[in-house]
Amino acid sequence: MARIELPDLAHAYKPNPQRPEDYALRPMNLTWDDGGAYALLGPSGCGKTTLLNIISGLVRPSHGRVIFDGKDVTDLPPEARNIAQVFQFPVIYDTMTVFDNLAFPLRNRGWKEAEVRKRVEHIAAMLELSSDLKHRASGLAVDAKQKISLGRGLVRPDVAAVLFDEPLTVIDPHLKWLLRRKLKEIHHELKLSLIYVTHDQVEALTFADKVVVMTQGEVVQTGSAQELFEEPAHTFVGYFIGNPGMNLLACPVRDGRVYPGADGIALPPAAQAALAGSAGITIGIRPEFVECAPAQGVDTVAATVASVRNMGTHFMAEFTVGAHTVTAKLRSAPARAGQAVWLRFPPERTLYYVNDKRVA
Ligand SMILES: Nc1ncnc2c1ncn2[C@@H]1O[C@H](COP(=O)(O)OP(=O)(O)OP(=O)(O)O)[C@@H](O)[C@H]1O
Repeated sequence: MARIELPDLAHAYKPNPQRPEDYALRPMNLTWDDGGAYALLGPSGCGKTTLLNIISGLVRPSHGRVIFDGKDVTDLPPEARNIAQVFQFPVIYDTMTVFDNLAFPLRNRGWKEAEVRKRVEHIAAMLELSSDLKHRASGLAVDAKQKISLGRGLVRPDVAAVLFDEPLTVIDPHLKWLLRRKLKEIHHELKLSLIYVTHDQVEALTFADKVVVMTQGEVVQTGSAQELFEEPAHTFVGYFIGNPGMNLLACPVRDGRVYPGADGIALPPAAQAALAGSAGITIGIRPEFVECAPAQGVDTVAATVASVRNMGTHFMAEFTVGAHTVTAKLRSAPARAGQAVWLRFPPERTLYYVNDKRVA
């Protein structure tokens, strides 16, 4: 296993990049700790596969270095980097048995047959493939084949890291859920460094200890599920993570108060200091933390109920506040559509953003 550092990394596929949009990866400094379980999360086209391929050596970065345990591997080809990679679709030998497929990476490196058997049986048991070991891979369903691909990725204990590029795409939803949990267990048992690429927040948050969130070629936050939920560092993290995402209200500021509608809320000193002459700021509040107040009070804002849906475990309500729509997940029904109410954004749950970056 290795600690992976990517100092001053950037990548443009086209020569002579000039504008930020010319880069598939904008300048970043990243470190992946030895033995960590990471997810790389972001929408399609944000640069996840490019970043993964730079680590494995399939793509050479146009700027910056790739360092494994202090050693510069930027110019080494994939086969010299000691990385295992699992792709979206199974990459296996159809004519071989499941056992031979799993054994292949070990035999290739000259392992003794008794050791090969022990390790293959161990990995097969973890992936619930033991009863298939003697079967030819060609006769198996696509999800069993993808489990073999996962097994081939995990079988070598000496790899610097195992990289997964949306590996559960071909797996049916129920098995997907089981395998995701299985991969987490396997990580705890094998202590391999894993990097798991996905555009699915549930997949990322259930698998990883740390999630690296990307958008438009940039890493906007690295954190635990809780940190990304409670303290999004960037507006993108706020609305991409969560169901529904964070309410983001671009509001004017006057005399130390921020105005989502007619009523102002006191702006915390750190947010005031970060304004730097700007007359506006974005309020970020998760639907889970919006409160419907029984009466007007300090820092409440006037709102109108736009819609209420009973979701069984909670009520999903939409309110109109000035020109904004505010979504709230509430325990009890907040009156009926069209009625006037008061909303409260608890100060300890309300975040502030300037130019998409969190300032308070
Ligand atoms: N070989 C290539 N040549 C030129 N541009 C590329 C190449 N590969 C990717 N790109 C561009 O780089 C950007 C990032 O692509 P990348 O595949 O890394 O994103 P991604 O987040 O993995 O997306 P997806 O989930 O759709 O695979 C995109 O704009 C893409 O069009």
